[in-house]
Amino acid sequence: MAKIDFGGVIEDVVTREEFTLEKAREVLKNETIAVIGYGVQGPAQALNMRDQGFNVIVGQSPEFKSDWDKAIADGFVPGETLFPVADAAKKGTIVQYLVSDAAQRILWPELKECLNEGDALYFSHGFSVTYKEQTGVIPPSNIDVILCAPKGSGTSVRRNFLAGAGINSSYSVFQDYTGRATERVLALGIAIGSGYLFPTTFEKEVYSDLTGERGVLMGALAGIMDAQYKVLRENGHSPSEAFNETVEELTQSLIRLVDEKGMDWMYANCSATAQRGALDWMPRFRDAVLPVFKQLYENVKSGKETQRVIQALSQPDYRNVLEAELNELGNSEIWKAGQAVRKLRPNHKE
Ligand SMILES: NC(=O)C1=CN([C@@H]2O[C@H](COP(=O)(O)OP(=O)(O)OC[C@H]3O[C@@H](n4cnc5c(N)ncnc54)[C@H](O)[C@@H]3O)[C@@H](O)[C@H]2O)C=CC1
Ligand SMILES: CC(=O)[C@](C)(O)C(=O)O
Ligand SMILES: [Mg+2]
Ligand SMILES: [Mg+2]
Repeated sequence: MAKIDFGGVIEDVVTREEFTLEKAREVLKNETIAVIGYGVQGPAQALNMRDQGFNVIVGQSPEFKSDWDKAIADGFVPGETLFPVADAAKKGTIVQYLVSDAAQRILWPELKECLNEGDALYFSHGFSVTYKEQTGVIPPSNIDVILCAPKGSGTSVRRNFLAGAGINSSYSVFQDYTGRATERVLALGIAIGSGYLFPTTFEKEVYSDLTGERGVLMGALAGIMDAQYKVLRENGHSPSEAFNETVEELTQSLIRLVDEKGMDWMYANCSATAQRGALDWMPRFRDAVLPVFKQLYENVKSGKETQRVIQALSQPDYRNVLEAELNELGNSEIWKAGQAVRKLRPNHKE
């Protein structure tokens, strides 16, 4: 493993140079990889693996018609490479469990009967295994249990792959029955198109992932945008002005500079006026939200967050509830204003 210095802390990382695609093909040459669930991660991982010459089949409940049809549109053939969940899981020597986390709990009694000695059960999230008291997902002892979690949306897993780039993933071995669990998970990580792979545990993966998506990546991001937009609007600024100063300038300019060379680089490319103010206000924002992040991590660790997910997602009308909530967000003034702002971009495609 390569030793890499992350800001003064040395960590192990597996790179594509070290664990090559050829090696991955060799490790997985006799495996049938059954991707169970054709939602967001399922298609991305299945297609990347298929494109790279791995033996992939898909397992999907036909009742989820749009996902079943999507698999067919992507070239999977019913009865040949596309099957109902149990049939695919029985055929697979590696079973990638990529239905939603809540569905993993529901399908588990059926799925576990399909696992044969020496199979590998693969997750892209530490959820089901870590919170086993809530999910009941306790794998049998005669299989490998592994994790490879791309650190991005399945949409980016596929797009980055097609663009010739990768997305980084974390990986872990929870149970090594065959003695091949590590090489299997690394080979799968490369097969799904990861740029590099860094080791974690199931528990660390799920704690950090749930914190990240509820925090900076999604929840906090939308929350602080909303707060700033509201204050600008209350002070008489127009929707376009408020949106531009809250979202558009970030996504079109400043976050790209952060992506390119870091926060100091973005600051360095802004005015001296902006730099002074941002440096002064940064600790105030940090200190204001620190208790919220601490509470968030506590809730994740104690199982409150996963309990909430399982409870909410098991309601029969949950899809409608979610759709209504997303519609409300999309139809709020800030994101309506965003739609109009995006239309003005010269390369507008929406
Ligand atoms: N969405 C993403 O980009 C990411 C997802 N993950 C993880 O990957 C795994 C899969 O997540 P997603 O792709 O988001 O899943 P998803 O929420 O899109 O669900 C996948 C598919 O599972 C099937 N399904 C759902 N409920 C079912 C049920 N009761 N019976 C039978 N089939 C059912 C549906 O066809 C659904 O489209 C999860 O563990 C998730 O945490 C990890 C990183 C990112
Ligand atoms: C895209 C990702 O990694 C998330 C945000 O954690 C998720 O979709 O669960
Ligand atoms: Mg994630
Ligand atoms: Mg997540």
